Amino acid sequence: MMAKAPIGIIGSSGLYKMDALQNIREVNLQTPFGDPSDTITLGTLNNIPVAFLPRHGRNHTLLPSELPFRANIHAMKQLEVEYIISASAVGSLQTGVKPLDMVVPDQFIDRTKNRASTFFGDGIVAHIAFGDPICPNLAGILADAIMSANIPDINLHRRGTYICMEGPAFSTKAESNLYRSWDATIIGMTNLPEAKLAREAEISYATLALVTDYDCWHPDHDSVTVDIVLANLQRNAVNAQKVIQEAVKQLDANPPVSESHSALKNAILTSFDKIPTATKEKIWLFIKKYL
Ligand SMILES: CSC[C@H]1O[C@H](OP(=O)(O)O)[C@H](O)[C@@H]1O
Ligand SMILES: Nc1ncnc2[nH]cnc12
Repeated sequence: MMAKAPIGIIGSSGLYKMDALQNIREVNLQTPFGDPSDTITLGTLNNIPVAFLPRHGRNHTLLPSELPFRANIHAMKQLEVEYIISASAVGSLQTGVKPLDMVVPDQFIDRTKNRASTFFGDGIVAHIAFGDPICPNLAGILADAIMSANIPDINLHRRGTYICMEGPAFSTKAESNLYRSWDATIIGMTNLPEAKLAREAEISYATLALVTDYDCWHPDHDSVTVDIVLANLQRNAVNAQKVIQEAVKQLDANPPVSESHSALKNAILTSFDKIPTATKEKIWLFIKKYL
């Protein structure tokens, strides 16, 4: 019998493992969408079962455009994950959002071009609601966890718009200034497809965004480089793990109701007798409760 974990954690650039995990077991899951980014580590944080997956692989071998988002979310669903806490390194697009600040975004703007970001197709059509792409209840827990994690001088931003760009090159100054003119808050390359797929999988999803740089727009700061991102992420990694542990405690004590948990209820257009058998089998995990 496979061990289950209702809480999944997806690790960012620079956060490839959770130091406090105990009772560790690695699971190598296969999915109809290929292999996940890495083996998933099952373990406990303060005796609460969780599943941890480093998004880019533990040795950071996957580009944002190469990330197997569908396999990662399918694997989390196999483990019966109901909540995903996603950690992410991000650049700041606002003067008031500084490196080492933490942001819990509530919106996304899609600037990706090359991502598989649906489980549907091949004979089944579904359109999930995505007006509020982040689960507000899980986001609230994450923001409260930042405040109760006892981190000195932490700056928390309880909302913000995350631009998800394709990469892997960072933005041009013209692009960065365009996103600023849209009033966007932070920029990264990974979270939007993940959030969409989590919603299709009826998993509640929220992001702990760790600000590492000012992208390339700020006249008084160097333009973003990998060195800057990783150095600041390293300075923040212990705090990020404290926040995640705190959020896991709060989540376990009081698991919130989430609209994400019934996202497919009115989303599927195709009648079940018209869905090709191979397609049904491929996404069985997601649709079985509606048959
Ligand atoms: C290492 S800088 C760019 C890289 O970092 C962010 O990754 P993640 O969201 O997994 O922390 C950004 O999205 C890029 O993938
Ligand atoms: N400035 C930036 N642009 C895109 N992704 C990032 N991840 C961290 N900083 C970033």
